[in-house]
Amino acid sequence: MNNRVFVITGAAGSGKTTVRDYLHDQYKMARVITHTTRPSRENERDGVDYYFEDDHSFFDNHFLESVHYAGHYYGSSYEGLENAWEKSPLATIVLDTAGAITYKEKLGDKAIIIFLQVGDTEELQRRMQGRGDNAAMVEKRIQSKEYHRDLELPYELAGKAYQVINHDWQQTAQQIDKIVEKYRTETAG
Ligand SMILES: Nc1ncnc2c1ncn2[C@@H]1O[C@H](COP(=O)(O)OP(=O)(O)OP(=O)(O)O)[C@@H](O)[C@H]1O
Ligand SMILES: Nc1nc2c(ncn2[C@@H]2O[C@H](COP(=O)(O)O)[C@@H](O)[C@H]2O)c(=O)[nH]1
Repeated sequence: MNNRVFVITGAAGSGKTTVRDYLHDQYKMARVITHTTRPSRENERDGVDYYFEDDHSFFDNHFLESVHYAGHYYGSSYEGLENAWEKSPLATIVLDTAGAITYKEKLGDKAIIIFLQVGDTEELQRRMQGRGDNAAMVEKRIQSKEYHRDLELPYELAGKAYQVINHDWQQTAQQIDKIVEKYRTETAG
């Protein structure tokens, strides 16, 4: 089976989770659930949005890659990816850019990288606040070096990622549809 994983990456608030959920709803792509030590947000559920861990349990997992992002650990396991591929040959995962680089290095053509950009950092903050993040959390996030790093496509992914500007959602969805269509045809064939 020609398994692929769509890796959605970009800065906090750029729309990664929105695109991941679109791929799930529109194309029935299985979502790879990742692990984190960050506290859950109001509407998040354990085992659905993340596997929420503490600083000990986090390290019991068998990670394909893991990072420290804005004061918390995040990691994606080999088992999580295999579980997703058992459900559908096209899967999707949300990662920071460091994770996306590792995925590309380890999985090669099986990892399709989509880098989202918004450009206007004030708009990014508005979107985070609009999502319900409290002001202190948004402030901590935008002070982190990881947030600033993820505003631009890293050189390691130059020429290896699709870049999508996520201003108008309808246009974003159309661009995503075009990208997915290439791989759906291939998987069906
Ligand atoms: N094109 C768009 N126009 C306006 N709002 C958008 C657009 N795309 C996503 N949003 C909204 O922006 C907010 C942030 O999006 P989302 O949670 O998908 O970002 P994210 O990249 O996953 O963030 P984080 O990395 O912080 O979890 C959400 O409320 C989402 O509904
Ligand atoms: N490298 C990894 N990055 C991950 C993983 N799970 C999530 N993320 C990314 O972390 C930041 C912060 O996420 P948030 O939910 O706290 O806003 C964001 O860029 C996610 O894409 C992972 O397993 N590995």
